[in-house]
Amino acid sequence: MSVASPGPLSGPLAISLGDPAGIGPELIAEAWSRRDSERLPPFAVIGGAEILRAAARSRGIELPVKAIASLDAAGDAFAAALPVLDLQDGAWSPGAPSREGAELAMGSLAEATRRTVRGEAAALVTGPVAKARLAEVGFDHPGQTEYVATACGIASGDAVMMLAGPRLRAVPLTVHVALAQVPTLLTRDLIVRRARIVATALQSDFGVSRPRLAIAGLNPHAGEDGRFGDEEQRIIAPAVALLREEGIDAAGPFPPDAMFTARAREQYDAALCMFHDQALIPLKTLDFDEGVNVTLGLPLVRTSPDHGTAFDIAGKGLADPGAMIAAIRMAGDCAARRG
Ligand SMILES: NC(=O)c1ccc[n+]([C@@H]2O[C@H](COP(=O)([O-])OP(=O)(O)OC[C@H]3O[C@@H](n4cnc5c(N)ncnc54)[C@H](O)[C@@H]3O)[C@@H](O)[C@H]2O)c1
Ligand SMILES: N[C@H](C(=O)O)[C@H](O)COP(=O)(O)O
Repeated sequence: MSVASPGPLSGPLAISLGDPAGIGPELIAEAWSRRDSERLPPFAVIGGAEILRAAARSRGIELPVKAIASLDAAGDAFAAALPVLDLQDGAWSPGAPSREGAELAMGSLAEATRRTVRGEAAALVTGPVAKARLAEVGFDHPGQTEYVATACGIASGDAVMMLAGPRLRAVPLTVHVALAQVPTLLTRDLIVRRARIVATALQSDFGVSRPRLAIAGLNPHAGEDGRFGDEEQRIIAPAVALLREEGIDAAGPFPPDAMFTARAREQYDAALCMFHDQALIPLKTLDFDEGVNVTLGLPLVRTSPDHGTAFDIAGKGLADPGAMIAAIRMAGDCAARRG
């Protein structure tokens, strides 16, 4: 596998705060405090200056914050202070999600996305939000992936979620839907359309010159010749054949239980999985503390840590900052590769 190196970045990254009652703010503060040792690109947070200061204190970090009026000012401020584009803070309490906090998270996401779409930021990093809490305040999307796609003018079906860590890249081809719906949603066209997006993004954003895609089966033993389900024969194998005709290096359908071993992972650059947990269980088992959720197929680069709001540990100094740091680093690297 040949991998191209990233070049210089065009501007700061914009980071949305995430739910203020979750671990997002403290991990953003932690990432800023490690900016030199982790060699992170400059970033600015959209809103929540007081929340960030308090979240930092909960981890024993004294966080200098620089209020900025535009993202242009972030680069100069970043070495000495965390640049924060001022929005109101509102009331918040770690571990206790509230309506007000969800509104702040939604406002921060909207503003960070808007500014990145306008080209004021080199890439977008989204802090973790709780989808159910956001829905209560009018957020009408299954997740941030679909929200950002819509803001970019892209059909949400053409925004592809990939979870990426040092040991595995995994793509759930169906995402936030009930398991019972999965067989009704899987079609040859869906697999082909999303696989094309993955192959293109692995080249443009990850520098993989000839991406190798491993396509999972849906059923035990990939259907065992139709004995345990026929989606492999009717849908998945024809999709793989079509992709290969187009010159995409796709293989499968593979028995899902054996395709994530260390030996199997050497054979591909991304695993395309039929449903959310088929992709995210191996990814989070192997790479939870370095896993990044990256949206492929957008005109902008968007990443997020693989974990959620973790309300159970917010404000206790227990949250591992690795995935947030990896999300910031990956956003910078992908944006720099696009140039
Ligand atoms: N990036 C995102 O926006 C994102 C990702 C996943 C889940 N979510 C949302 O987060 C909410 C909670 O989801 P969940 O409970 O399924 O997942 P979660 O990742 O928030 O928590 C799962 C478990 O992992 C632990 N954990 C999470 N991050 C950790 C870290 N950095 N260090 C140490 N331990 C950590 C938590 O304490 C918890 O025990 C849901 O509402 C979901 O929608 C958001
Ligand atoms: N399934 C994702 C994960 O566990 O990482 C997560 O829920 C985030 O989804 P959005 O980025 O679409 O909000």
